[in-house]
Amino acid sequence: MAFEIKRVGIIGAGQMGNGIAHVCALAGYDVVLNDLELDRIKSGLATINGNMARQAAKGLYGEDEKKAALGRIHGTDQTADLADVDLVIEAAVEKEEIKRKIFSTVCPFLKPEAILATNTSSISITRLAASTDRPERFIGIHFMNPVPIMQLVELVRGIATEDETFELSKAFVSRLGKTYAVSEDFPAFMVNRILLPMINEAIYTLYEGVGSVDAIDTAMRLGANHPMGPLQLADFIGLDTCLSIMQVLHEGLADSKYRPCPLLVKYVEAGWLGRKTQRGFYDYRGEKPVPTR
Ligand SMILES: CC(=O)CC(=O)SCCNC(=O)CCNC(=O)[C@H](O)C(C)(C)COP(=O)(O)OP(=O)(O)OC[C@H]1O[C@@H](n2cnc3c(N)ncnc32)[C@H](O)[C@@H]1OP(=O)(O)O
Ligand SMILES: NC(=O)C1=CN([C@@H]2O[C@H](COP(=O)(O)OP(=O)(O)OC[C@H]3O[C@@H](n4cnc5c(N)ncnc54)[C@H](OP(=O)(O)O)[C@@H]3O)[C@@H](O)[C@H]2O)C=CC1
Repeated sequence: MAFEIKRVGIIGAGQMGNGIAHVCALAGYDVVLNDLELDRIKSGLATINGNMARQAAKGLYGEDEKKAALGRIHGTDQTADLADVDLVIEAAVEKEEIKRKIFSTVCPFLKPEAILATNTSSISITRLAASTDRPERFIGIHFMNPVPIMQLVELVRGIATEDETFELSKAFVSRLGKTYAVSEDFPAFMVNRILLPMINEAIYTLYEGVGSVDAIDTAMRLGANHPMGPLQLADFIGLDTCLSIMQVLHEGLADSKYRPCPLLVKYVEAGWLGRKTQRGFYDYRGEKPVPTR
């Protein structure tokens, strides 16, 4: 019988992992949501619950559908619970050594035919695939943030990704109601190759004193009709993730135009990672966000 994806495992219950779990469960997949800490899983499940409640209140679906979807998500801190999934999507932090470590831990538990995907924002799919026991069943499935809202998913094949993996991934993305765009395996793929240098330039604009946080974001929201200003978006993505993507672009393309702005490095060194740590270019600890510069 042809291989079919029915159960999906997700590694990392952060903002991307919980968003991916959300859309998979609504599309009828059984979901195993894995993270290192049970507290992380609890908070991921609480976010899904809140986001689904908002969507249900808007009439996108009924209470029964919401309840059924939530019931399809099983949170666990045990890697062994991924043993019977057909597709694993890794959505842990954007650090190559951490992703490699996760793959070496998880692969021995997986069925030989299971597909292994990464939600990496920037790292070479071919290189990550080569660190696993299944480069032909490895692929980049790159969701956009916030996952329940954003329409696009980038699909990225590594050099060894076989056609069946690619076709099953396309069908999976379509069943989620999303649209895929196929990217070659180059640093940061398409969306982030274009978006992150723009965000980095906004940070340079701040660093050089051309404008304040508020002025830069207002300029791009009202002057270019972006839904969020670039500094607001950087905080939303996570400044650690933004810096990692710029580093991959800088090293991978060896062009100084991708040099991460020193101010971005400083914020990350301070542990000011944006919304997820309550402080970045804005301070989120009060009633409304206040610029930090
Ligand atoms: C880094 C990478 O590797 C790749 C990336 O993802 S790059 C980032 C790509 N994402 C973007 O560029 C997002 C840009 N921002 C936006 O599109 C919009 O600001 C936004 C959709 C996030 C919010 O829209 P908004 O109009 O400002 O706010 P709001 O009215 O509160 O929200 C719109 C909808 O999004 C939902 N929403 C907002 N944030 C959400 C979240 N984190 N999770 C789930 N749903 C969310 C709201 O519930 C609302 O839903 P309805 O339309 O059903 O009412
Ligand atoms: N943020 C964005 O806009 C987008 C991000 N991505 C990509 O998605 C991935 C996740 O990003 P995002 O969700 O924002 O990051 P978050 O920091 O929100 O979440 C990452 C999660 O992974 C967990 N984690 C870390 N190490 C492990 C491990 N060994 N095993 C299991 N879980 C682990 C973290 O736990 P802890 O905090 O305890 O370390 C955390 O819960 C990254 O590769 C990123 O580049 C892709 C598209 C958009």
